[in-house]
Amino acid sequence: MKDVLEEIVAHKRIEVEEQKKRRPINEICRLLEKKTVEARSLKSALENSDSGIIAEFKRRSPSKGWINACADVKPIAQSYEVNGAAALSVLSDEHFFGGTAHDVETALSATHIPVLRKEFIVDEYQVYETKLLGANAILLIAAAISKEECRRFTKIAEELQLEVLLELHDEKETEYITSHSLIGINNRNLGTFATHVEKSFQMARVLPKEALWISESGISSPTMVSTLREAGYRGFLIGENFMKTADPGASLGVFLSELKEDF
Ligand SMILES: O=C(O)c1ccccc1NCC(=O)[C@H](O)[C@H](O)COP(=O)(O)O
Repeated sequence: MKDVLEEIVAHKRIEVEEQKKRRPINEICRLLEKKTVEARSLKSALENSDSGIIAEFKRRSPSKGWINACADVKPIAQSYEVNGAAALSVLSDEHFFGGTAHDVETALSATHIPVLRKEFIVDEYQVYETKLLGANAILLIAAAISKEECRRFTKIAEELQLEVLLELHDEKETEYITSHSLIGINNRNLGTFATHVEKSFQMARVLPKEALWISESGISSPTMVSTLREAGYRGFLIGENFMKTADPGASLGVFLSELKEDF
């Protein structure tokens, strides 16, 4: 595990233990029995979308600091949808990314497209919690958990009908792939923070053909999306490129019109 991820995971474990005291797992499970979650499939949305863009809502990041400190999730999520996002990714980590679990709920109630809860999942408690928030998909980061945890969290997510996006950083982590049909390649080196889209091309050689591949981080031009698409990617997770602008949704709209010209 790399430095910053190690720090995030250590902090997350403490947060989760505190959260368990505030709202024990029994209470989450009891509330889940009464909860109905509208089905929105991330995989289907990406398969049926021309853009394949998962537009991310993030206020800050460890690599860039504050990107859009006062960003309001409701108008941005709505504008992302109107401007052609296939799905949304919403950071719920507060300490490092300035997000909240409530941001996920707000994005869901403001839109009709699938919402990925972007969180550092280190405990099965968070899988149940994600379902209770109403999110459609969770992220499991191979570098943050053991293979046993990955299998266990995936199984729970499948039972809860939550889709799993398994995030990999290198060839060795392909050992984490079991039933996963959504595989993300994170182009960000978590040691240096540098992003290299070449990582996605390199990993394309070892990814299962039957899965849907998503390239994540550092995507900043329609040309990059076109080239990734040619390499077999069907999903493109983009945050900072839109969030750093005054109007993230409009920026997505311009990006997609340039992407169409690229075809
Ligand atoms: O964004 C970071 O600095 C970061 C640092 C450490 C762990 C994860 C991090 N980001 C999470 C993400 O996966 C990105 O927010 C996502 O892929 C979008 O990336 P970008 O388009 O480069 O904002």
